[in-house]
Amino acid sequence: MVTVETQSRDLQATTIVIVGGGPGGYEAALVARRLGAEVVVVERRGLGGAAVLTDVVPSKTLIATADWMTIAERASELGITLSNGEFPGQGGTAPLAVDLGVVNARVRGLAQAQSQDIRTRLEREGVRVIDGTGRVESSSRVVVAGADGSETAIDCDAVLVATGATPRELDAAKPDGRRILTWTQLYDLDVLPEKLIVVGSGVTGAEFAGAYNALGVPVVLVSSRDHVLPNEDADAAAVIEEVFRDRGMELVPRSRAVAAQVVGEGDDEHVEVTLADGRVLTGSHVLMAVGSIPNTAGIGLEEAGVALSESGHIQVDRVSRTTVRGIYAAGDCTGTFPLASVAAQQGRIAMSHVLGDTVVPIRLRTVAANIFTTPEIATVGYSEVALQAQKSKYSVTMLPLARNARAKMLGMRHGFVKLFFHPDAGVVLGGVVVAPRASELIFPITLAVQHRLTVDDVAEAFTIYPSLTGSIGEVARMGHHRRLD
Ligand SMILES: Cc1cc2nc3c(=O)[nH]c(=O)nc-3n(C[C@H](O)[C@H](O)[C@H](O)COP(=O)(O)OP(=O)(O)OC[C@H]3O[C@@H](n4cnc5c(N)ncnc54)[C@H](O)[C@@H]3O)c2cc1C
Ligand SMILES: NC(=O)c1ccc[n+]([C@@H]2O[C@H](COP(=O)([O-])OP(=O)(O)OC[C@H]3O[C@@H](n4cnc5c(N)ncnc54)[C@H](O)[C@@H]3O)[C@@H](O)[C@H]2O)c1
Repeated sequence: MVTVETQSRDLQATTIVIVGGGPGGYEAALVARRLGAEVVVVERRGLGGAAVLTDVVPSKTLIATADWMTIAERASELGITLSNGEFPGQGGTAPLAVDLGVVNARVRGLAQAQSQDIRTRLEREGVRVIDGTGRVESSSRVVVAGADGSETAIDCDAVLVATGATPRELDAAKPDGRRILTWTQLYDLDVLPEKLIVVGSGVTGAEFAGAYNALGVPVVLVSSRDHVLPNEDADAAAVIEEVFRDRGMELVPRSRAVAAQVVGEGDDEHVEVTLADGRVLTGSHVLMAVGSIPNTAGIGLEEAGVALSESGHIQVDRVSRTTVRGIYAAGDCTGTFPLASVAAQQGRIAMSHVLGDTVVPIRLRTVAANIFTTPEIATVGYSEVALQAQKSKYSVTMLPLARNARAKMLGMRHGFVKLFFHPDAGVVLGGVVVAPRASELIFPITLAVQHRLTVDDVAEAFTIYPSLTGSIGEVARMGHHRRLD
């Protein structure tokens, strides 16, 4: 039997039901409360969503350990030894080791704590959180199935769908959670894999391949394309590929995995990954990082008239409206730009729109993103591929970090700063930073792109000497001189 609830405690208030408690959902809930709405968040797994429980937070926590391992490898070069005089790290007489059980316990603990913090914050702000699976009947009703089999219908004035996405699986490589894994299952490992095969060299595959390699695991990275990170800045991807090779990673380009299976028994148990050309790779574990599918099936969307794309993503406009009045969508389920920051922004915009606040439609041109490899790749604004595709006039300046005094002091070898700008007006159109902590270094370029500053504006600003951001000033000065040529 379906119990029907009319939600409004304040009969004047608009009631919003948000399905999905990830960044798209919970950020929207906070804005909607501030704008005076009654808000219900329906979440089937845990607040914070995949972002907090399986994707962003756990992967970046794991990568924090990998980063420290990479730094430790440089110790001997900077004159640091163990107290017994031995060198720590790769190539030393006493290589450092990682206890994956401890690492993963920390990862899981941090994710759970963050999820709990978000729940506490939402409840403190007066958001009602319901544990269960939501189904959208219309813009005015969502039905929630509880774990106990109960069904509760919630009447409302508008719905936000922020249901995220799930790892894509290949039929012949079904994850078993033991040796054939999706990234959501990696955090249950207590012991480092003896040899990890990573299938897929997009952002997820590259991040995990790099991290496990730094933790001391032999890694084989299977890439369907010529190079790793095929959708990223080509110079940046080339740096990562070089670093991966230098660190002994085995790269298998132009290869598609068609199957993965566990073979052997006892000590001999391992995985075999079959490639489309018949080659078979062997390892102790395989991580399938072959993309995601949106969580949009079987939750009433099509019946309610919400248009989905062929890939199953919800079609939305720049203020997060779907094709049904009163039903909005945000985040990975829309396929707009699968980043936590974009999901949150889409959710906030949806609430501003439905509740009559000032609305600025989302501007994807200014999105900043970061790939947490070592070194990191941070990008903002137009990419070179996008500028070429739209036949824009643009100039490029690029400066390797190896020339930067601070980088030399820190023992950095790889990385660069690159700016795209309009050759006549000098306006900064985009930028790429490849460096350790590029995620922190990109912000001055983000400000330049957001506020349409010119290379001259950037060049005139003081930078600290010595600093890595000094290279951003320098590459802007190169842009200034390029314009005078
Ligand atoms: C390995 C990995 C690392 C990443 N790292 C980064 C990063 O560093 N930075 C970054 O910006 N982005 C990163 N991303 C992308 C980021 O995780 C997503 O863009 C973000 O999670 C999208 O947020 P969301 O709210 O749309 O969905 P999610 O975070 O997926 O949340 C959706 C929630 O909806 C719930 N749900 C689904 N269906 C229902 C239903 N019917 N009823 C109730 N609840 C439901 C789910 O349980 C889930 O909790 C990463 C992605 C991956 C895979
Ligand atoms: N740091 C971050 O912000 C971060 C981290 C991870 C993911 N993300 C987001 O998630 C999005 C998706 O990234 P992703 O890497 O999970 O997915 P993706 O779809 O971008 O990459 C998957 C890759 O796997 C390849 N592939 C598919 N099937 C294959 C097969 N059978 N054999 C070999 N290769 C195969 C695809 O060609 C593709 O290159 C990114 O665009 C990004 O926005 C962000």
